[in-house]
Amino acid sequence: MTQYYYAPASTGNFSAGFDLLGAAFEPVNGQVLGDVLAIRGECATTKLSLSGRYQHQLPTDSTDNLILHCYQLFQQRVGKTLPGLDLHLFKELPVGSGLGSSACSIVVACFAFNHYFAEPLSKAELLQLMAEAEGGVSGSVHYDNVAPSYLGGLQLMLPGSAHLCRNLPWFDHWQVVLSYPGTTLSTKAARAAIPSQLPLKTSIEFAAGLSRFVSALYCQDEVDAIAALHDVVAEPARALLMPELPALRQALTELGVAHVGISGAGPTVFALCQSEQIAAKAATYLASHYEKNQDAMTHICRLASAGARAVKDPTQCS
Ligand SMILES: Nc1ncnc2c1ncn2[C@@H]1O[C@H](COP(=O)(O)OP(=O)(O)O)[C@@H](O)[C@H]1O
Ligand SMILES: N[C@@H](CCOP(=O)(O)O)C(=O)O
Repeated sequence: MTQYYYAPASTGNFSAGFDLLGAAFEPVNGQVLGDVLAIRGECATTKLSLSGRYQHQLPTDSTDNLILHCYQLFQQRVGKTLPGLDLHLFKELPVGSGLGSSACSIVVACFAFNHYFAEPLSKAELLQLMAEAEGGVSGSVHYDNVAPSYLGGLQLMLPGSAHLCRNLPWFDHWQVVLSYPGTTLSTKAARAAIPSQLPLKTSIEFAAGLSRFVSALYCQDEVDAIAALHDVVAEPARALLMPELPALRQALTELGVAHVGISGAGPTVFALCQSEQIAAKAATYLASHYEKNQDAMTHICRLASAGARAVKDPTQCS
């Protein structure tokens, strides 16, 4: 019997936490915004077929697909040659979009293999495997997409701690509009734009902003949490890659949006809204001013508190 697995889209950095904060999101209208992997059964040689709205953005040769790469990594990590699998990927997240597309495929694949083979890897081992696989694509290991896509929620990375990451509080009424213009930005290229060293002043500003955001979430101080959302690391370095951001921010702020930032490495932008009404206005604005082609999309989302999981049907994941 076919088994289906799903992992949600994610927004890395969430402005205040370059490489250290990431959130999983799902559309409020129940649409699927994430990847679904089907394991259809076992066969002599592992094979992968593709469908989904963003199938055309994937490498044409499926041996270059991260799903198959993850199966090799998974077998190496468990130290066994496993049976061939008949796999099908429903690719519903655009590639190079800032929505954690590669991480989403990596997470759904590693989660599915571990579940299918009766969990040989612990949660922590699986998360490390996912982060290594993501590092292979983006040029350096970062957990801020794989952790929320795997575990759900808003995750704070804890480098050096055995916990790896922790789920943070959130504001239940917050909605986030994600708008993807339909154009591509390579994460590897966008990471190359970040300076390898930060001045002491910027380092202190970064630490202050992230600490202020996290402490405001724990105190449920909404005003302070929103005020802390400044990106002093990635946004200044990526300004040339996101030339429309200042005008979008100004227009959305006038509509009442609490904060506008780059989702991951872009070009998707996220608009944090304190009410459904403002989110609806922001989505309408972004759909007409930021979408550029047929691949573009804009979704009103809530935090996806559950991450990767087995699902009954590839169209019903929320
Ligand atoms: N299943 C997959 N999902 C996403 N990207 C994939 C997949 N398989 C291979 N790739 C390749 O991985 C790279 C992902 O690029 P990247 O800029 O990191 O995307 P994103 O920021 O969306 O994660 C692309 O070169 C893409 O062709
Ligand atoms: N912290 C990373 C996040 C990249 O996210 P993606 O969705 O663009 O892959 C970064 O900013 O480079």
